[in-house]
Amino acid sequence: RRRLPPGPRRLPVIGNLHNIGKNPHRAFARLADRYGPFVSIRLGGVRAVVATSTDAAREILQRHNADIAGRGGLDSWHACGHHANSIIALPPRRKWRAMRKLCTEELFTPRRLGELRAVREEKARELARRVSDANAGGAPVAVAREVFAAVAGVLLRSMFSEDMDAATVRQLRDVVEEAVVVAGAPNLSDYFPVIAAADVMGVRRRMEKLVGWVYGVIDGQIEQRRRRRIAGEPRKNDLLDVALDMEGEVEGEGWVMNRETMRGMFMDLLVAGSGSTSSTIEWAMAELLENQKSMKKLQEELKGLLGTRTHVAESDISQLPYLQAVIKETLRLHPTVPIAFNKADATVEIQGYKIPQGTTVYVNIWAICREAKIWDDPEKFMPERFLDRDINFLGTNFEFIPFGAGRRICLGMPLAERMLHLMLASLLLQFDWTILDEVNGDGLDMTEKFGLVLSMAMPLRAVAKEKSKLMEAKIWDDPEKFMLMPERFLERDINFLGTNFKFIPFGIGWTTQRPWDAIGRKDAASDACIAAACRFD
Ligand code: HEM
Repeated sequence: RRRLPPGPRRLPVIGNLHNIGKNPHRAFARLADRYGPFVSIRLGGVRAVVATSTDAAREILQRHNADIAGRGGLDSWHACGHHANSIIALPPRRKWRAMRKLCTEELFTPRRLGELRAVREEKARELARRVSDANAGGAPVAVAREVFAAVAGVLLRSMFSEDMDAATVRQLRDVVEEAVVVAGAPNLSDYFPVIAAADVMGVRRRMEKLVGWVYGVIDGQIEQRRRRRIAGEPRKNDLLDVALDMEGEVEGEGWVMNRETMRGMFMDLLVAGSGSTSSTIEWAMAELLENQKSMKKLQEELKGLLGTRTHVAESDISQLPYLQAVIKETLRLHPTVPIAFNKADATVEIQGYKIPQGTTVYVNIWAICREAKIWDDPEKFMPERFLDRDINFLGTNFEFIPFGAGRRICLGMPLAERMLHLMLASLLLQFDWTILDEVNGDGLDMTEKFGLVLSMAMPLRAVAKEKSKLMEAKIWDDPEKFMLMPERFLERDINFLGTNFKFIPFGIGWTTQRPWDAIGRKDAASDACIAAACRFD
């Protein structure tokens, strides 16, 4: 009596390819409205089932997850043989487990995350500084681009203990932007595996260029570290050092840590981590600009807690419930990975339906997060809904799974969570944001661009007005000039002890410790330099 889930009529050869269009997450949602939480489709030669409800997600990602955690694999991911070393593409066997464990231990445990906290806070400060520079003269800021540089900076420092020059980071951004679109776009090779070798749409060829470029960057890091090790430089004890320690050792199932494995692992972390995080912050900013009440409420919360402080610390986040609600609401409305795709490694039976071995199983995260049965007014941006609701994105509340759930839950979730809160707060603490009417007409264009990451089709550009009194032009000559003018403090009797209200980098009532106590030095020149740095930073 077991049968396949219902589904739309198929056309010869193409099956239901004509049903999915440019935005598969929306097309799948329409199919679910018509046929229910499990829908059978055929995409060319590939059999698939789409799961679209909280219960359906629980069945796939929890109850039957042991049998449905395989990966169908995108043909684009085969560029440069990447699939063989990619955590995202590997089947859930020993190599995949070992690579996940290694990344978790070296990057994502609470201890490692704690050790790297200062890096994230430094990158958030740099972000504010870059926004300030980009905005010079009132020019609109391309929000996702600036955030990308900060997020990539965190990832590069965490993996390689190195910063990269601005030009490389810019190129990385362009490569990631293109790769998530090229890899995620419909590709005939995925639907007709027998002709995949011909690469008729040229997707693999395009991906080879992009993957090859990222591999080049990673190779550069590996070679540089090898040379430094030979020269006897001290260890950094980062993910790269640990991977190099394992080099050449044959692990279970015969896989070995070598240059290819390192390339695959580092590339996945860079690509999966940077695009999704920067797009989420871009969506959050767009929603806040469209919902000024929420924007105001969040800025008031920040001001209430941080007073005149110009930077946010990670330890502040737990005391900012509205900020947390804004991030959750953004992830609910705009889960940047809208569809999780797994493969059934065995035939399973779910709610009386049969899902045969080899079926691709899509979980429509985007549609589940908008299920009308669960969420009041689901299309509306309403962070308040999370204030009195004890619900998180850790993979146990199946109505809210922006990071997926089960064995393949997002590997970088603990880092993403920290970066999202810290960077959004930094953007809002120091700046008042507006959009230019002449660019945006009646409102922001919130059209989505589908790819491996669901981003804004029209990148958000907004004007950031610096809030800080420390930059007030009435008071400071050439106020934007950084550090080049510590002299301004030499001939001016002004301190930051909370009595000169035009210069209160430590707020008011700050008396416990002065910078020169910390550096053990007090003279006029060092005071002036510290004062200049405090004013700017
Ligand atoms: C807002 C930010 C992010 C979102 C919304 C997000 C979401 C997701 C989702 C939905 C999946 C698929 C889960 C599944 O297949 O069931 C995933 C997988 C993954 N994510 Fe993330 N992610 C984010 C940030 C990050 C970061 C910062 C990293 C690493 C630095 C990362 C690394 C990965 C990796 C390696 C996988 C593949 C896991 C596997 O197949 O075993 N992600 N992510």
